[in-house]
Parts: sequence; C-alpha cells; structure tokens
Amino acid sequence: MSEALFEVRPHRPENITVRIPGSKSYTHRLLIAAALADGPSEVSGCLRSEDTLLTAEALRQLGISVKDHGDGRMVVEGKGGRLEGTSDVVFLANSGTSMRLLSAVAGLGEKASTLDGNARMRQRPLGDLLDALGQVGIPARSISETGCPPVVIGGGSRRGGALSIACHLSSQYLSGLLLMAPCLEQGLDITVTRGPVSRPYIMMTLEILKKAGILFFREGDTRYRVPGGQTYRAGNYQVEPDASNASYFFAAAAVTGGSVCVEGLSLDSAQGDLGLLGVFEKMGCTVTSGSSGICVRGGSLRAVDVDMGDMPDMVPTLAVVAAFAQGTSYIRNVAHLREKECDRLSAVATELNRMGGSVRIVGDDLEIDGGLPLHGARIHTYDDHRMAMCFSVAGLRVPGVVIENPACVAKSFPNFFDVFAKVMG
Ligand SMILES: O=C(O)C1=C[C@@H](OP(=O)(O)O)[C@@H](O)[C@H](O)C1
Ligand SMILES: C=C(OP(=O)(O)O)C(=O)O
Repeated sequence: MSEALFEVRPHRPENITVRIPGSKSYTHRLLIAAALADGPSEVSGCLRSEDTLLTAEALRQLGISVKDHGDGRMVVEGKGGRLEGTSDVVFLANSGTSMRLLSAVAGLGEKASTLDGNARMRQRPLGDLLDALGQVGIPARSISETGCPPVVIGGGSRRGGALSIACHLSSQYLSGLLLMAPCLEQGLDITVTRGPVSRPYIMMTLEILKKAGILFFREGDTRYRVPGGQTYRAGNYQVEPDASNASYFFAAAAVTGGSVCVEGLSLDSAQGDLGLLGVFEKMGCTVTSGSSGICVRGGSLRAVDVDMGDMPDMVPTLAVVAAFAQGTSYIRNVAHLREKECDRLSAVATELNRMGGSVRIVGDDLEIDGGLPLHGARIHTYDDHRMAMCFSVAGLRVPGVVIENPACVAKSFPNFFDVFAKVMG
C-alpha cells in the first residue's frame, strides 16, 4: 500500500476568497456551556472535526444528549449543571482542549469518569489541573502518576472554594475550571500562580460565560472568582469561522505576494490568533477588513521580533512566513509549544532546516534566518495538523514540497486540502 502524500504546486493566489469551517475553540466551549445549561440549546456553525466530535461524544458519555445534524448544527439537552459521569473510558485522542476542559467538567460528575487519550496525549501535561481540583475536594488523579492521562475524575464534592493553579504550560486548565465553576455550590476563587500563557483563550472562555448569563469577577490575569449555584442560559449560539485555520490562507498571500480573503471573520473577534495579522503588517503585508471578511495582500517581507506567548498555534505559520522574509526573525516566549500535538519547536525547526532553512531553538525562542534559498523536501508532519497546513504554505513558493500523512488535518480542518486547492490554482 503506498503511503498517502500531498504534493503542493507553487502558485500565487490572486483575489481568491475562501470560507473556513467554524472555530475549534468556540465549538468545544459552546458545546460544554450548552451541556451545563438548563434545557435545549442549538449551537450553529460548529466545526465538525475529529477533536470537536470527540468533545460531543464525551458529553454524551457523561450523560448529556447531543444531536449532531451534520450541517454544523448541534442540539444539546443541558441538565442544569448535573452530570452523571460514566464507567466507560472517555477517549479523547490527542485533543488537548477536550482533555483539559472536560477533565475539569468531569469534576461535576456524580460518579468518577476515566478520561484517556492517544500515546501523545498521554505525554501532555495535566498535573496542575489535577492538583487544583484536589484542593477543593474533587477526586482527580493520574493513573500512571505522571500527571498525564489517563485520569480519573469526579464522584466527590461539588462544593467548590478557593484554589491556586499554575498555568504556564497551558491556559486550558483555567478555561476548564472557569466553565465548571458556576455549577459548584460555592463556585471557585482562583489564583493563577504562574503564567497564564495563551491568554486570549481565557478571554474567549469568559466571553462564553458572559453570553450564557454567568456572573464572574476578574482582577488582572491572575485572580478570578465565579460565584456558585449559577445556571447557564440555554439558547441559540453561533460559532464564527476559525481564525487559527484562516492563518494558512493569510500566510499563502504573505509568502507569494498574492492576495487572499477569508469570509465571515472580523477583527472585532476575541480569537487571539487574529493578532497574527498585525505581525504580518509589520512584516510588510497589507491587511484590510470589511463586511465580507478579512483580506491579506503580500508584500516584500522583512523579519520580525515578536512575543508569541499569547498565540502559540500561530507560531508554525509565522515561522514559515519568516523563512521568506529578509533578515533574522525572533519568535519569543514559546516554551509551551513543546507540549502540543508534537514538540512544535523541534518539529518546525527540523522541517524548515530540511528545506535548506536556518532555524535555531534558543532557550524558549525560535530564531529564523529568512530569505535563504529553500528547496523542496518530503515534510514529516508528526501527526500534527498545523505542521501539515503550514508546510503546505511553504510549497506555494518552493517547488517539490511533499506533505506526509496529510490526513492528520482531520483534527481541526478535515477539508483543508479542498480549500487549499483554491490557492494552489
Ligand atoms: O483553549 C483553547 O481552545 C486552546 C488553547 C491553546 O492551548 P494552551 O492554552 O495549552 O496553549 C491552544 O494552543 C489550543 O489549540 C486551543
Ligand atoms: C494545540 C492544539 O490543540 P489542542 O491543545 O486542543 O490539542 C492546536 O489545535 O494547535
């Protein structure tokens, strides 16, 4: 059997408009909020990808009815914050968002639930969240005692109280706690002791709480109080397009000097990954936005020095673009990239260097010498959707880029290559 490969054709897209599926982060959050609400909610525009369907299935296992209409509409029958829990293993593959958010939510379960993932997920950290749940009497343990999945959670106290948590490895712990806190008797009083990284994702969580009528208090980035005994409002919720997955199309314009628009996105969105557009502007691109979406036109690219601690998922995209910019780019404060679908610092550096680039990992930063003559290569994707998508962009400029295991895009963007065909001419 021949191994599946995708060969990219170099092309400069001109005035191309694409449509991107719904946001992964919002889909996870809205399904969970709807599951905790009292009564039926309809969430429209949902991303239907491996990870979000795992969250939907996990909620079913925990005792919530989730009806998938297959067209982006999901109808969820919330039970007012009551959750049964399950004696079956809840399998979450390599979906960090599902694992971290649902581990916290499973703490509401009447009985203990076991949450597990694939081999990589079993290496991704969760210990700080388990520790935090334990501080308020919620049973939470890692079976292997590594602080990683599989974990057994719930079947204990639903009182809540004060806890402190380190969020320098992931913001997802805090998002999980914020989502479940209103359903505890006393809510949660949370102090963040390290970090948080990836702050815009916390803001997205708070935005969902607010939309669903949940009261909370926040002091800076490190103190959060969510009063208990609250009920999420059931209703109709709409998911906007995924800004992170739009980045490959913005980058396609950036590296080729062409122009690409993404429909349905707005710069007012709370999706922090839209911050990449400001970085692209600094590098020489032109960004415009209007009622039809956001457009990027590439220009002559110059290097950039930027802190990407808040936009981890945009680092692979930016690294590829930086490889085509004049000068050395510095992508700073991205230690947490080591904890993703693969070690993304190492993967991005290895694969760009395989193409003849010069990329170094210096402490928690990436340094990329741009403008070197790159050549085609067979790109290892490490079962990481973002590696497959960002190196496809490199192939628009460099002949002979071949993507291994292209099917790994199913994690967040199952029809990526169909949409990408539009920018490949
Ligand atoms: O909360 C979320 O939806 C996410 C948070 C980020 O993770 P970390 O907080 O672990 O960096 C991001 O990388 C992930 O793709 C989605
Ligand atoms: C890191 C990612 O996702 P998750 O943490 O949900 O696995 C991602 O989508 O890049």
